[in-house]
Amino acid sequence: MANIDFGGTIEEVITSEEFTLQRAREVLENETVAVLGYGVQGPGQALNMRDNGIAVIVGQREGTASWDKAVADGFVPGKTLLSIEEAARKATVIQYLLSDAGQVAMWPTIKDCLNEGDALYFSHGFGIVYREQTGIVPPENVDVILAAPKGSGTTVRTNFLDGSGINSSFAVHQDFTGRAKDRTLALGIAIGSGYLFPTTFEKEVHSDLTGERGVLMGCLAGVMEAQYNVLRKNGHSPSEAFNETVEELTQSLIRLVAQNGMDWMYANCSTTAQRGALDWAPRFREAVAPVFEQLYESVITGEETRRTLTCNSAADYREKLDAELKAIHDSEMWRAGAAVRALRPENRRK
Ligand SMILES: NC(=O)c1ccc[n+]([C@@H]2O[C@H](COP(=O)([O-])OP(=O)(O)OC[C@H]3O[C@@H](n4cnc5c(N)ncnc54)[C@H](O)[C@@H]3O)[C@@H](O)[C@H]2O)c1
Ligand SMILES: CC(C)(O)[C@@H](O)C(=O)O
Ligand SMILES: [Mg+2]
Ligand SMILES: [Mg+2]
Repeated sequence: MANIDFGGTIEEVITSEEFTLQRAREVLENETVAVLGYGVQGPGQALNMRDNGIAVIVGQREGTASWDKAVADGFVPGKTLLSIEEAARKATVIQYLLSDAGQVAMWPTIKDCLNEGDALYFSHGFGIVYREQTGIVPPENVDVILAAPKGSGTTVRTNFLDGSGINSSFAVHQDFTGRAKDRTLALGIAIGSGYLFPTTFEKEVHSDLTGERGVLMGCLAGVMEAQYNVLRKNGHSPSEAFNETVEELTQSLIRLVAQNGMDWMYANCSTTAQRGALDWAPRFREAVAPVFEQLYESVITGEETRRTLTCNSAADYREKLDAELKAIHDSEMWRAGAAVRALRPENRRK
């Protein structure tokens, strides 16, 4: 454990130097880790663990695109790629990485596959915390643990391949074996975390649902669209509106924020931009603060999880979701974006 000063609050984190990959391998030496679900997190975590020398099998529905992807990634049907139930039966650690709605649908089957001393691992607090909606109540004779990468499964893999990592939170909900924390940290390191920070299942799900609906995805998409629309309404070309809203952010300014913080980004812009942005930031903060309050409330009351389960459990959820994403893809703004991206020198050369 390293004690780190996060802006004046001392918090503990575990880095891959402190809990080494060697130690993770020792902790997991006699375990069979089954990754159930090969959607977005499944491949990232399974492939990183396999490359890190952990015995990994995958459980996935046959005849799906995800099954084919697992085969293409080198998992062998009948050996390291099995049905969800078979993989769960073989496992001593079940990484429950079906979609959150899929976890609810498969729970009666998975529950029957748990043996005394197994570990049930989640990358989200959803199933356990909102148990009144999900029905996921594990038996008392298993460990219930969490490692939640704070990024897309796609980045879990690409960061691992380029030698960096993803920060993950970790938590123990139930420690039956007395080894739950060691197992959690070992899995957290084995999936490619740069460092792990402690949380609880409650705090994880409340912050994660807020973050993705807020700044990380929902708010980001909403504010970009609002600014783009104002520029277009006032006669700016699609190319100018897109550059001034998205391309400059992703190609220049957010990189400066990532590198060295917000003041560094400000410091690398004109004094004209600095003055204006410093004046407008509080106005935006005050304008959106009530929306964030509503969002957090909606998370806490279970409204967000209820809606997620209702929508994502419907037989036609995939078609409906695809149609919503296609509408974004086909909008003027994001068609302009495709043209702008194609004009990047590195893409022009292709
Ligand atoms: N997507 C991410 O990058 C990310 C990041 C952090 C945490 N998480 C969490 O990790 C878990 C997995 O998320 P994901 O985005 O990888 O999932 P996903 O939506 O990609 O789905 C994963 C798999 O679930 C299977 N599935 C869905 N419904 C099923 C059902 N009824 N029966 C059997 N299989 C079914 C699908 O075939 C798919 O392969 C979730 O708890 C999620 O909240 C995801
Ligand atoms: C990648 C995210 C948004 O951080 C994750 O929370 C998810 O649900 O996909
Ligand atoms: Mg999430
Ligand atoms: Mg998240």
